[in-house]
Amino acid sequence: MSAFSDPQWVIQAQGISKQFGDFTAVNQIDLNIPKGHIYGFLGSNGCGKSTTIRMLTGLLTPTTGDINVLGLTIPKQAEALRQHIGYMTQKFSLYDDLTVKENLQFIARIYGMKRDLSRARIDQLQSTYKLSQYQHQLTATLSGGQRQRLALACACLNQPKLLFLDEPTSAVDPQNRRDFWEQLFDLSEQGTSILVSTHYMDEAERCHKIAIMEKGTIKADDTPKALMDNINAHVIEINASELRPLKQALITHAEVSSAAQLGHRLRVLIDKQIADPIAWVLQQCQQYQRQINPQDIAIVSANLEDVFVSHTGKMSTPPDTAKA
Ligand SMILES: Nc1ncnc2c1ncn2[C@@H]1O[C@H](COP(=O)(O)OP(=O)(O)OP(=O)(O)O)[C@@H](O)[C@H]1O
Repeated sequence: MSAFSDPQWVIQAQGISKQFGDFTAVNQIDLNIPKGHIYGFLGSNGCGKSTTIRMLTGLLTPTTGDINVLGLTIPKQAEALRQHIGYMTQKFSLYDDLTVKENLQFIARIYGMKRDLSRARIDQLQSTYKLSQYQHQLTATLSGGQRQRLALACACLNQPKLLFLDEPTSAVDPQNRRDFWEQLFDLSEQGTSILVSTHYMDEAERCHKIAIMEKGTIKADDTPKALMDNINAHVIEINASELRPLKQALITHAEVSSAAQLGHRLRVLIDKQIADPIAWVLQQCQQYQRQINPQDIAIVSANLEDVFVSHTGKMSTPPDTAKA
């Protein structure tokens, strides 16, 4: 059996790129996504997440590279793949002038489902996604959370083996995001593999595995825990007043890859080559005639934001929205 038809992987891709004119949106990506996982693409706006997902679903033809999804060669066998996948985009792609039930009936017709089967499935989905009471309501009048649940129900109608979710929580509040993730874990437990793109750190941390993307490339991929445990930087926090000038001073050093203010603390990523990062920071502070007490500096555990910054040199999304 060739590696490309190994059933342990739901997605395998080698060297996929996408060129739009002179612009390279995706650049030589390799992917091996195991069956049964919730796998995340974490990256900032425009890094190529949607383009990659669209190539994997067969909606977009790659400029270079080979793709195998659920044992099918993509885009050649994209039509056959469509029966086995669900795809939900950040815009939810719903018909506003149809009711909740009519949206689901429309998708069922596209899949060519028999009337009895589709009736039972739609009832089941409306119940699972708490839509029964809104079934006769026009989709245009639904709240963001209700629209999201309907979009997920539509994506799950054909009981897909693999779900593609492209920034599915961008338009909803924190409670709806939390509920949505509960639904994803339910689906995962029932055997559905899921590929989800996000720029929220807390969502990425829920995934079994993630790929950190930047400018069309994958900078790192592993479990969130392994990425945090193996971060290639010391993470230190400094508790002090007047942190702005200190930040400006520290960030000029090549050894400092990031300095971010969090209230009264400054969180700094320092090159792993520095043997004693606390002594190093104190020494720098002395040079700037800043008195910092050693007890106000601590080495702390890395979080996923630190990992992301260490690989990309930037925040994926402003911290206030990341905590939503
Ligand atoms: N059809 C297209 N023609 C030209 N450029 C495109 C096209 N589709 C995408 N791009 C560009 O490719 C880059 C990657 O876009 P993509 O939508 O994949 O990013 P993303 O990571 O999904 O971002 P977002 O989080 O904003 O959706 C962007 O710079 C985008 O402008």
